Amino acid sequence: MSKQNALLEINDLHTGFNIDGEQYHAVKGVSFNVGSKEVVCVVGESGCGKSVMSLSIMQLLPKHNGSIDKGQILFKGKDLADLTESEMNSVRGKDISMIFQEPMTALNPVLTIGFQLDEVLLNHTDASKEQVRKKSIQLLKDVGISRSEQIVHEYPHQLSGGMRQRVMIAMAIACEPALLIADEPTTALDVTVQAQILELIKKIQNDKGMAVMLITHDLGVVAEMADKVVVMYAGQVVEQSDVDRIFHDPKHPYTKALLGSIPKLDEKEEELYTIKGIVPSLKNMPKQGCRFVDRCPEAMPECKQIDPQLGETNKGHAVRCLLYETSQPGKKAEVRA
Ligand SMILES: Nc1ncnc2c1ncn2[C@@H]1O[C@H](COP(=O)(O)OP(=O)(O)OP(=O)(O)O)[C@@H](O)[C@H]1O
Repeated sequence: MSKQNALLEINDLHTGFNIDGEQYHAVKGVSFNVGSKEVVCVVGESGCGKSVMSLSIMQLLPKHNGSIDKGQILFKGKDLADLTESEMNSVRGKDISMIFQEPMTALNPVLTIGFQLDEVLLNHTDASKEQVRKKSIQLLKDVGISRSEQIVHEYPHQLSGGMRQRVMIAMAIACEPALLIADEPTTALDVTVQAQILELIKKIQNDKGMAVMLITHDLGVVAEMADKVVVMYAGQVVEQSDVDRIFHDPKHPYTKALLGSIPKLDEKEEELYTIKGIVPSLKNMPKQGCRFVDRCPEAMPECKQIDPQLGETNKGHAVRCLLYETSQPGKKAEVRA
């Protein structure tokens, strides 16, 4: 995959957890880039390692059992793992911001919205308290909160879920970061509010020229938002490409299955395809071979023995599947062209 203009470059990332004295990798050899101003959607079912990957980028893994064991996370060419805690503190919020699924967990319930928004600006700029408050009110207006002069005096519980997410977005963009990581930002919201929040993220991304890494399990969101798509399964990237090719020419059986499980308007409910089985837990991950093998409708006997490698089938389109490895017997002819 092209590394030109990569703002964020993840190389062979391995993030592990110590569980009962043994190290298990929730992210195992993940590599991909996010270019400046690019929207990259990371998709996969629950438990595929999407959140662990974003916490690795932010260096926010649980200290008691989580660690980056291998690989690089280069932001503007610098490995974030090499930064001290105080250097990383200045990156968070200023260069890279993150918004989460449930804003209530990220907002402090006993502090006013204004106080929390001011804090972000005070931490990362030299502006005075008065200048900061003015900016906070403007930021709330920018994210579509009309009564922002009053809202700064209110507490998180006084706002609706959608409003709280708007506040989180205001905090995340306060210092105009180059990269916004949004981890399932709309999952906890009802459908109409979801659409408004996504539209807001898209608008801000456009206006500010920010890159966005959007984590979701919703392919409808991907179609709406993505330039590039990274499909993750059980801690690994199984396919990545631009959004058109993922939707019109998916290669990996997992990607095809995810696409097959999107409800269509003309389809009866009982016809809706679901992927059988579940993502294996860390302790139950296959020790060798393809991690999707037990759920794969196209599995071959060798899939249980050989670890598939992520390889390009066409320029800019990479797949981790023996069906597409030219040295393997079950390879698909069309991708060798
Ligand atoms: N602190 C932890 N200790 C042990 N295992 C963990 C920890 N955090 C996550 N895991 C495991 O790592 C794997 C990946 O989890 P992760 O939360 O990244 O998945 P996800 O794709 O983001 O799912 P979701 O969409 O539900 O957030 C899972 O098997 C999960 O149980």
